[in-house]
Amino acid sequence: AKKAKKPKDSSNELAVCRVLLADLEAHQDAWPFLSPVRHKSVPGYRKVIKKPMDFSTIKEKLTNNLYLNLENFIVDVNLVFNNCQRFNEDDSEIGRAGHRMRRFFDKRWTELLHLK
Ligand SMILES: Cn1cc(C(=O)NCCCNC(=O)c2ccc(F)cc2)ccc1=O
Repeated sequence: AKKAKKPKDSSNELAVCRVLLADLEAHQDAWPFLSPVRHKSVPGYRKVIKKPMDFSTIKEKLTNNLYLNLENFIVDVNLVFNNCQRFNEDDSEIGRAGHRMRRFFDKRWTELLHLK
């Protein structure tokens, strides 16, 4: 007989998103990413970065159930780091913070996923 497909349990995926976001926000290098970049005080930002994203916006989307699964959430978190790499020199305060935060995130979500 055909083996029944195990239903994907997406409920705990959103719980994992909340844990991951809390960890990101608590990180000492999170300060450039906690709120949307103020494009009025950052010349060129709006022209260069087509899809701005930050941790407070991700939190808002999570609260309003706009992430259907962990994958959609990870896409937005990576957007924060890719925007940062695009706009900032690697060897700058914010550029370095972005690299450290991306490394921390990659480590953290793989840890959480291996707990399954
Ligand atoms: C990701 N990104 C951020 C900036 C940027 O200028 N971001 C604001 C820095 C100033 N914000 C703070 O210092 C702060 C914010 C919250 C907090 F709780 C403590 C300190 C510029 C280019 C860019 O690509």
